[in-house]
Amino acid sequence: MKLSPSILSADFANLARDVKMVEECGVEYLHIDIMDGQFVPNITMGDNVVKALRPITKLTLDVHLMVVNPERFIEDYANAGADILTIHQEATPHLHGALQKIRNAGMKAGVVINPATPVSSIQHVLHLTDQVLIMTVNPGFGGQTFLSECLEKVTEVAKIREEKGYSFDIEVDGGVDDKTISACKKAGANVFVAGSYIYNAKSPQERINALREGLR
Ligand SMILES: O=C(CO)[C@@H](O)[C@H](O)COP(=O)(O)O
Ligand SMILES: [Co+2]
Repeated sequence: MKLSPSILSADFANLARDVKMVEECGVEYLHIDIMDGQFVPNITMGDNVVKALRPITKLTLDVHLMVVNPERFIEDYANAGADILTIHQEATPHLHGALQKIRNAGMKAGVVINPATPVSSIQHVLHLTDQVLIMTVNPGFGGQTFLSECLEKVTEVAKIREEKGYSFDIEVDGGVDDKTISACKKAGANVFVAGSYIYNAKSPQERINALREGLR
C-alpha cells in the first residue's frame, strides 16, 4: 500500500519544505499534478518543477499529466527525473504508442481514466501499463468530493489484472481521506493520492497516520 501526497495543495512558496515534510512522515510517492488549461480548466506547473524537486527528495515522483497530446512531453519528464508518468486516455488518439514511448524513455507508464470513461477504453493497453489510475473526481482541482461510483471501475480493473496475470498498480485520485480510503482499498486499489486532506491540515503527520489506519 502506497501513499502519494499531491503537492497541488502544498504551499508553493515553500514547496521544498512541504515535500520534505511528507517524506519525513514516511510516505512512498509524491504526486505531481500537471495541468495545461486545455485538457482541464486549470494551469499548474510543468517539467521545470519536477526537475527542481528531483534532487531534494528520494520519493518516487508520480507525475499525473492532465494535458492534451501528452506524447509531446514524454522526453521532457524523463529528463526532469519523473519515475512514473501517467497520461489520460481521453487526451490522446495515440495511447498505445505514447505508453510504449514512456517505457522506452525509462519511466513507468501509467494510464488514467476520468469518471465518465469506461475501463473497456484501456483494455488494449493494459499489457503496456505499470499503473492504472482511476479518477475519483473530475480532474482539474483539489478538494473535491469523492465519487464513490468510480470504485466499481477499480474492482473491474483489478479483476482483469487477476484474469490476465498483469502486475500493474491501481491508484485512486480525488477526495481520498480517512473515511473514503478503506472503500478504495476494498475495491482493489493499492496506491492512494491525497492532496487537501494531507496538506490543508495543522498536522499532516496525523492525517497520514489516519490514512494508514484506514488501510488496516
Ligand atoms: O489530479 C488531481 C485533481 O485533478 C488530484 O491529484 C488532486 O490534487 C487531489 O486532490 P484532493 O482531492 O486529494 O484534494
Ligand atoms: Co492527480
